[in-house]
Amino acid sequence: MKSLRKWWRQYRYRFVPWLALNLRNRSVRAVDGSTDDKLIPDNDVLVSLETLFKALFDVHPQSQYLREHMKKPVPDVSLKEHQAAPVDMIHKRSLCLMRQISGFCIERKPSKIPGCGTGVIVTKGTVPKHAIVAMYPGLIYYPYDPVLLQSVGNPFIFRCVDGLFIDGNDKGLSKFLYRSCAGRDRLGPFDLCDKTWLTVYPKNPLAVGQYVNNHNKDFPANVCYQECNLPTEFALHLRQYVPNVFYRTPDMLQCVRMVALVSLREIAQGEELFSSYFTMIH
Ligand SMILES: C[S@@+](CC[C@H](N)C(=O)[O-])C[C@H]1O[C@@H](n2cnc3c(N)ncnc32)[C@H](O)[C@@H]1O
Repeated sequence: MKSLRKWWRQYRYRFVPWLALNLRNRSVRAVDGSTDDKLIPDNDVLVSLETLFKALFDVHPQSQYLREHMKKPVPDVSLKEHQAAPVDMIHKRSLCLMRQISGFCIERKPSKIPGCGTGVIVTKGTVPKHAIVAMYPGLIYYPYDPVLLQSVGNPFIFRCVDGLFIDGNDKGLSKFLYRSCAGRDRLGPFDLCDKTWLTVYPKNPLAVGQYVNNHNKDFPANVCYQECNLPTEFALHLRQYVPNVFYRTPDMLQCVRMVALVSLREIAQGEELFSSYFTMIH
């Protein structure tokens, strides 16, 4: 009984409802300890994200405005931008930039596994090994936060190694709560997180990682999850591309949790991304 309990505790299951329904079909990724659950250094994750976010921001009208009015008070120009450029244009432009900066594009498409719903496919270019392919968006909950209601029938609840939950559902109550927390955490003209991942046109093209499906025998995992914290000194104007926000009002010194999906090998154009929903920590 004791060893059974120990074995159970070692599972850092990623998707709670999936685990409950698929005990027989599970497959496991084994790592040596929670700090070893990292394929690349966290700093590489942050540098890669910062490079893409900077490129996205450079074509943002707010960027030109800030350059011209560095010393004057900055009015809210993000609203004007949304009126000026349709969201599908912003999304297309983001995909082009992603192709230029990272060498590939990913998009949501029907999965290659029959009956599996939507998946994430490399639609252009080739993903190099150990690259940041996607991000897992969503509302971050502490283990003691009230998440039960949102988790009923919700396959998008991701569990971090340290027990934080991320609800990546872009519909219903989950969507309502994310939007409300995102609105709460604005700072002057700056959005401190991205809300557009809740739509079909995310302005950060990486923020579709919640649609990555679990691997099986025919489609082995080609990406894995890497959790990292966004440092508090991360540029304020680039936070509008971070697709995560806390459910509980954060204090200013709190690091936002992000989950990146890192490629395990080179992934060719047309391939679907598959992860392992289970991680075993020895
Ligand atoms: C995080 S969601 C992934 C996105 C999902 N395919 C969709 O269209 O919403 C997890 C759900 O996808 C489905 N799924 C993921 N991997 C699967 C697999 N290998 N075989 C069958 N269904 C899978 C299951 O319904 C699971 O609860």
